[in-house]
Amino acid sequence: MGPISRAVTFLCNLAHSSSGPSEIPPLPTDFGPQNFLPASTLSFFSPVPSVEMTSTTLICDTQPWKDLKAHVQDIKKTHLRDLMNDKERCESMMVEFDGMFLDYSRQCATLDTMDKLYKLAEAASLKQQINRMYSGEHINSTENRSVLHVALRAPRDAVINSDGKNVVPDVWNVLDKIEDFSEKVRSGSWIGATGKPLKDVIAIGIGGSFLGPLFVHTALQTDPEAVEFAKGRQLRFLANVDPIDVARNIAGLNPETTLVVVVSKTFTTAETMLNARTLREWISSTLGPSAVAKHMVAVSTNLTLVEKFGIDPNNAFAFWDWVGGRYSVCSAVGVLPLSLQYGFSIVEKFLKGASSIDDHFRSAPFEKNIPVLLGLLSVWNVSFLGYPARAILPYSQALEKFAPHIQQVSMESNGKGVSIDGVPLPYEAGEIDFGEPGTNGQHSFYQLIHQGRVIPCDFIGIVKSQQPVYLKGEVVSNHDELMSNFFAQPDALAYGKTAEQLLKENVSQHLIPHKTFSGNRPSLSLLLPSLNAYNIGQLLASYEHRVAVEGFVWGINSFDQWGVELGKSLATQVRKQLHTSRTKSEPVEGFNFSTTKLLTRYLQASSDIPADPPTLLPRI
Ligand SMILES: O=P(O)(O)OC[C@H]1O[C@H](O)[C@H](O)[C@@H](O)[C@@H]1O
Repeated sequence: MGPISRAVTFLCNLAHSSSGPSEIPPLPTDFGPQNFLPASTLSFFSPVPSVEMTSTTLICDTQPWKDLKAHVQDIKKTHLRDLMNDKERCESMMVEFDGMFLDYSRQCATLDTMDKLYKLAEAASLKQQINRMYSGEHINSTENRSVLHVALRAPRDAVINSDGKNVVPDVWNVLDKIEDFSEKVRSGSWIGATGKPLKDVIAIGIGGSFLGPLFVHTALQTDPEAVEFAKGRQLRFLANVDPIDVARNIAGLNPETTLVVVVSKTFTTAETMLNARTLREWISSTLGPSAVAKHMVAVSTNLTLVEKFGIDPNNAFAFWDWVGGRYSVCSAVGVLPLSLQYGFSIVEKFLKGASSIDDHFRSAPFEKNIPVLLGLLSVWNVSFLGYPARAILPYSQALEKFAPHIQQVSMESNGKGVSIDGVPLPYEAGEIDFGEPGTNGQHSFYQLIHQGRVIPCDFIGIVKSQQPVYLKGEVVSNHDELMSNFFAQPDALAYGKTAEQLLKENVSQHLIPHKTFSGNRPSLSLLLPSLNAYNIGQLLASYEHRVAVEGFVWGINSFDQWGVELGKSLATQVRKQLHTSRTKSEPVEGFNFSTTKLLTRYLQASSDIPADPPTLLPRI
């Protein structure tokens, strides 16, 4: 589609927009320092190169995009085997910040590629877009909201404005309230309805109200400092509406010693609310309805609905509509359950780690900026080299929930088909994220990565294990054994193995095609000094900002998620049908042939379930 037809589409979209011209997205502008202090950051707002694009231009129409397209042919002529011999190139593809070390020399890219990517960033007004985010502009234009998760971990004295109001004091009011409440629970001064201390916590929530906190919890669970603070306590997560998940969560727990935290930005999510009603029943059927006051608290932006549910707003922890669900782990969404488990001081370190990357992202030049480099390289791999997926491979079992979290951060953010102005994209945006800790993944899906499809890989390694094991007589420590693989795999992918090498090894002729590795498969290596709360915060923020960089370059809105709505509304129709069919034996109606058949079969095969059964909770 050419620029004229795109402009026409854009105008048509505006004409069909229900609320009229007020929805016209603002034109990109430059933003001054007035909205964000302290002064140490002012250099970031220095004048930036002129904006090349208008609001309706797509990035693929710019010269830097076209140059990169043409450049693909140059790169196709290279092989990582040769590129890796260029020491100077490799050295300039290594970046360090605050203990984090990024080596992207195994990307199918030259220094020329990087220059072209920086020009692309300029054409996409990347710096201005980052400024707009930190300045509290409503860059989430389809929901008319600021995007300020950086404010959640800003120091107490920072000033970050949203709609003319500094939001940092509000952030810290909630953090102080969490510190106070979690200390009361942990010290036993806040007790349950029968006078017992609350040592177990079930956090109910799904999506962004679950995945981030689960990732951080899983990572902290084996950190010696955090373990010390968590002694005698349990934190569990109830996400799925599947009653099996309820059973797993309450198994072995006593409502008398359990605190339930209901986490939902909207407080309307069907799964979370049904799970919340289920655990309310679990508590009140044993301890009486008044026990809810001591055993249930909430985290939400919707305090009215919290109160309506029966949770005292004094026992609710707020956050704000400028925090996207998948970016909310640094709000009370993550901070409350994690502080209950590990104490606020540990969680504060996590926030500080994230904040350090926030400063770096905001102020470092692009060539030294870890999230920017990660984001630009992803755009290069997806939009130019045509690799639609990315494998996230932490060589750390403690990071086993990192890939699932990043799946939501990345795929819900950038899984879009239109530009921020509603113009259909003539290029692919977003990527398929998946991953498993190494070495487990090596024994599962790496075959495809080595000899099948090309999948750019993120190798994440930790210098010092928090739980070292040394066995006398072994060649290396257990962590060195793990890390041997972390260092070996990227080279195996980059270099491969040629037929000539195999011939020298006397491999039989007929096996040569099967044992040949083409190599030239891109990866990057990220090395963290350790995996304490601070490092976990750094890792999280690096990936959050990387995803934003990709979205800014692709020209999409990375902060809405309309794609999740359709399935939800269809489920409402099915829910209604299941109710009427079960209670009034009415036939299935209003669905297509396939769904009618499936629903009818489901209802018939479970017709022994009474129409109005008594309350039943899992017994496990
Ligand atoms: O926190 P809640 O309002 O309950 O929302 C939970 C989740 O709901 C939806 O699935 C959204 O797509 C997610 O972004 C969100 O995290």
